[in-house]
Amino acid sequence: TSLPTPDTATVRSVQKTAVAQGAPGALTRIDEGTTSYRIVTGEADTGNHTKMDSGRRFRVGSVSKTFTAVVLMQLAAEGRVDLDAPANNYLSKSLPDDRITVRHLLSHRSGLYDYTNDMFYYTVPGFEAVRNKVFTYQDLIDLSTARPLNNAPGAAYRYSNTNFVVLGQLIENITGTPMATHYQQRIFGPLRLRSTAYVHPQTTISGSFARGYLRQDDTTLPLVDSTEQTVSWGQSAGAVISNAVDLNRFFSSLVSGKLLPAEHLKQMMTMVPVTADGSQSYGLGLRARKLSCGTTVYGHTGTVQGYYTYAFTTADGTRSMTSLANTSNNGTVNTTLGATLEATFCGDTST
Ligand SMILES: CC1(C)S[C@@H]2[C@H](NC(=O)CCCC[C@H](NC(=O)C[NH3+])C(=O)[O-])C(=O)N2[C@H]1C(=O)[O-]
Repeated sequence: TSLPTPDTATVRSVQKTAVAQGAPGALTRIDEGTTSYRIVTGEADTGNHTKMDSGRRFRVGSVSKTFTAVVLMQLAAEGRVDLDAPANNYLSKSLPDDRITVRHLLSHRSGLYDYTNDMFYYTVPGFEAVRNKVFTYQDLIDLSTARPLNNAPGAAYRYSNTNFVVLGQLIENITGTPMATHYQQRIFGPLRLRSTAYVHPQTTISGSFARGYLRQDDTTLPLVDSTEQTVSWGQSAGAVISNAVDLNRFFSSLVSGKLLPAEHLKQMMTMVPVTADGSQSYGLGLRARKLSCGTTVYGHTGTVQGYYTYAFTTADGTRSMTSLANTSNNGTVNTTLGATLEATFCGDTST
């Protein structure tokens, strides 16, 4: 089914609004076959006033969860993990409830508390306390299990970073291979995602990248440059670095069957509504959004200190979009940036 032409004028005005609301810069790249649209606004680096450009790398935050889910689903397809088995079957230190299955982790239905709620309660002090820290998966899981479960396993959807930290530990336990190797050998290499990397716990971003700027809780204070950090608080839940063209190729390749057998892709894309109006849903490490024009797009969002990301594709992968704003702790900017989805996939709806 042919989509309306992307409304790049609206993408540009959305980005200008995001900049007016406090983002130093923004970029959007849309890929459709051999056609690409690149829209940029503002600055990649406010120190030397370097202009944003659409090729710049950035921290993708929870878009990392889809990469981790793909590795897990490939292991399931290889018969090395049973999605409906207790996660404890695959862990050296047990989670507090044997009823938590691997599928519960992938779909945020485990009930495991999200330790980042406490870690980042005070935004900049929380960030400064961990930006150079290196955690083990178990350190983070222990922070979570110090709190009671949010819900009985399977009883409710409740987004939690802990789920994908447990999955990273589980994958390394089963295979004896680090996540970095799985990402590279199973995804980055085969898809030629040359600007995508998992360099945890290195704090720097190589090549051409956008600097990230964290807004303080006291919004009258200046932005904090949050570019350099280990993202060890996130790891398999949030530490991938990429760029727009690579994320577009990743999501397009995923939904068009290049990474998983049909049955496993189908399970990943089987969605459960997570908003009352049903416009947003979650599958296995994958989000879906039903847009005003009736088109449903699949991908993930990301929030990591200094970076907001939207990375989505159509059900058949023919059109993909990634947008970035290089600030965070600014919900207004995050919501504004989300309007690039409607402009990209529904076109000009002003008439
Ligand atoms: C569900 C989300 C939004 S949060 C989750 C994950 N990001 C984090 O857990 C980091 C949260 C703190 C980030 C920080 N905020 C504060 O410190 C607030 N006190 C900021 O804005 O930079 C990610 O990425 N996911 C997003 C997702 O999946 O879209």
